[in-house]
Amino acid sequence: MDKMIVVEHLDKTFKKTVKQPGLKAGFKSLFKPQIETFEAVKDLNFEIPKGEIFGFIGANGAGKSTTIKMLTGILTPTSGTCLINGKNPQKNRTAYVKDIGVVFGQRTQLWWDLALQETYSVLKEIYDISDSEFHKRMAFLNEVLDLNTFIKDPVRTLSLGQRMRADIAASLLHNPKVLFLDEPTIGLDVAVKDNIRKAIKQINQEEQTTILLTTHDLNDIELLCDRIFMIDRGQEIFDGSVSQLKQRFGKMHEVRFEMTQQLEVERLDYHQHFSDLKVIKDGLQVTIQFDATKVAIPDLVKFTLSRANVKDIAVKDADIEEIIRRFFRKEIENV
Ligand SMILES: Nc1ncnc2c1ncn2[C@@H]1O[C@H](COP(=O)(O)OP(=O)(O)OP(=O)(O)O)[C@@H](O)[C@H]1O
Repeated sequence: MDKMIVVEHLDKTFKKTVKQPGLKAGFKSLFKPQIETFEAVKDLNFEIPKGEIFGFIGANGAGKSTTIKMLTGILTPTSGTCLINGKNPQKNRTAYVKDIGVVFGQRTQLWWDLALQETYSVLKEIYDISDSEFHKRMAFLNEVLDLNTFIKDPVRTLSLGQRMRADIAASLLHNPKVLFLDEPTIGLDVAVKDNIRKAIKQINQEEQTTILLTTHDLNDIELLCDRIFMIDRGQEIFDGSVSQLKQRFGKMHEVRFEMTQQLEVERLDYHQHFSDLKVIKDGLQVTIQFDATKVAIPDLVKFTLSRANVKDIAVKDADIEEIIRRFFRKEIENV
């Protein structure tokens, strides 16, 4: 196995000044500040083989950005090491940046007032790409990301979806071995998300680019990631395949029925007809939590409608934030 990223015992501690309430205490802390340490990343260990799409998942504040900043050389770890393509991001900075591409979904690395084409010409010089390599590369990126229709437009006039395609192309211009994608589909509509995902998949397959992807979108994870690594409060809580994760969060699906009469609620016996589900009855409401790989939603709905007068039905999809929360509350066992 060709290891592209190796992370060992990675830690990051931030120092924070604690502000004391009150004028006197505030004045005192000006001269004698009270410093607290905060562990944003705690003893992370993982290896990513060449060509893998690695889903790096966690709730807000879990420590994803801090980890990515250490992997891309922006932050220095408090302790532990990371090696990307055998290089230390903090030590071999100049050589290292040629190996990586970075896209932050919330920010752009493009120049706002330049036409997109000119941005690429500037990047060509920065990365010292030869003319022939540049033309070959642009042809490939044009084909995969469909840039032609807007490549002459200033970046500020691009739609969010066009801007994201343009940013991904910019990060790949120098043909990096590793691509860091931080929320690449955030804020995009369904059709555009789909195009971006197809492009990411194609680039990964054709060029064997190793991709570290952070996202809160469950579809990104399902459609793109070979493997999921989940963290919470800076620590690993899950490392496994998408299907392993699905087995876990499958139980997270929830259907809620509201009946018209209490008697109907009491009469409903789901356990006689279905196995592996949790039924919570509360007044006129019946909430069923189940594993969608074992129980079909239409069967549950049919069963209920044939036995009771249903006033309302709500189906709740599992979302990643909820899975992570349940993981942490130990409602789901670790794999
Ligand atoms: N420079 C800093 N100084 C102090 N604390 C910081 C600093 N950077 C991050 N933190 C804290 O570290 C924790 C992890 O933050 P981080 O940005 O890595 O989370 P995240 O998983 O990327 O979250 P999100 O999904 O919201 O982007 C948070 O509690 C944050 O407040």
